[in-house]
Amino acid sequence: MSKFHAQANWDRARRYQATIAAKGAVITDADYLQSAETLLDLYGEDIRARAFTTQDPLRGEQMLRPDFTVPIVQQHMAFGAEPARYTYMGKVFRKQEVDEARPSEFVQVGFEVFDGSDVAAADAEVFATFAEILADVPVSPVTGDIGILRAAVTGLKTTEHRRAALLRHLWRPRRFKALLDRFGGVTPVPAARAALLADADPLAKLPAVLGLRSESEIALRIEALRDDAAAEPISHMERDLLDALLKVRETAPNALALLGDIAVDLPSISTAVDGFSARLDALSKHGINVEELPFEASYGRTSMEYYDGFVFGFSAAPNLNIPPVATGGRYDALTTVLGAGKGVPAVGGVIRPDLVAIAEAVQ
Ligand SMILES: N[C@@H](Cc1c[nH]c[nH+]1)C(=O)O
Repeated sequence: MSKFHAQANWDRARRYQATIAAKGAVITDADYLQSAETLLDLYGEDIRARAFTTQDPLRGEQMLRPDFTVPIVQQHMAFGAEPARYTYMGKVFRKQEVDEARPSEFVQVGFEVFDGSDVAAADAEVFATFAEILADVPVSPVTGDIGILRAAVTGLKTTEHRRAALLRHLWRPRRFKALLDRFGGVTPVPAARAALLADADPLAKLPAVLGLRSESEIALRIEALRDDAAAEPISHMERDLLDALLKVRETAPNALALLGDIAVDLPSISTAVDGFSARLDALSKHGINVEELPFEASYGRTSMEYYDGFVFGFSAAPNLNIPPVATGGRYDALTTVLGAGKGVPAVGGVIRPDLVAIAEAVQ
């Protein structure tokens, strides 16, 4: 990046941060080097593969921060008091494997809100802050809610093992669908596995050295697979409901109506749908035109795996082929993990000045 661009980028970043700070956020920072051993798994598969890691003789495996949210949650849970609002600005680092044009290090300006007094209001506050910064930029918002998806899976009438597997794969839509088809009996158990499970003594047939798994681990796994093979398939009705839910892609009020209908047959999502409704009210109070606001139930299923509620993004025209210029979401459970069991409702987002500049240039 040329020096001119770099300077313009940082100027822009400072302006955005000033807007966020004016809303009462305290300026904070995070170290470049973070412990990969304790933190990397919290991001999920995509970032785990894309973090730059290195070895420190004293501190063990380190990584260049792939984002700020995780280190800031860690700081807040160790030292902060609620409620708290933070803003930060700096580079994050992620390997690029697909598109050479995308940088492996880029500036983010972020806003994180740790405040459980009114989660709908906090969601709306964060979204509205980025909407305000982007008011004159040609981008369109999209919203979603990972909490509704999680509640749907958690409510399925099936084994704990299957619900856990589906939740783990929520982030990989294709694998999720394949699992759901298998658990629904739509796709048969692979022939080799069926034969293995039918065998009275499957361990006797396996080669002695099977990589890293011990014999007892393999025995346990086979038992789990046998239990699974014996479980009732997930019903057609539940799979249809889940399909219908994942397809919801409407303006927010229409999405709310559809989700309300689905909740009649899938009551486990009711509380989350009520939360969605409360959020729309809170967004309205912040001057957001919710009548036109897009909601996609599947939105956010490929990004940071710590999201568990509201998710949002602001995207430039598709022909620009750039990632969303701003993204964010709620990550309540992450605070519990990093707070040694004591969590606090939290939501936040980031904006990338380099991408806003690209989006603006086409105006
Ligand atoms: N850290 C996220 C954005 C975010 C901030 N707060 C919540 N989400 C990212 O880099 O994509």
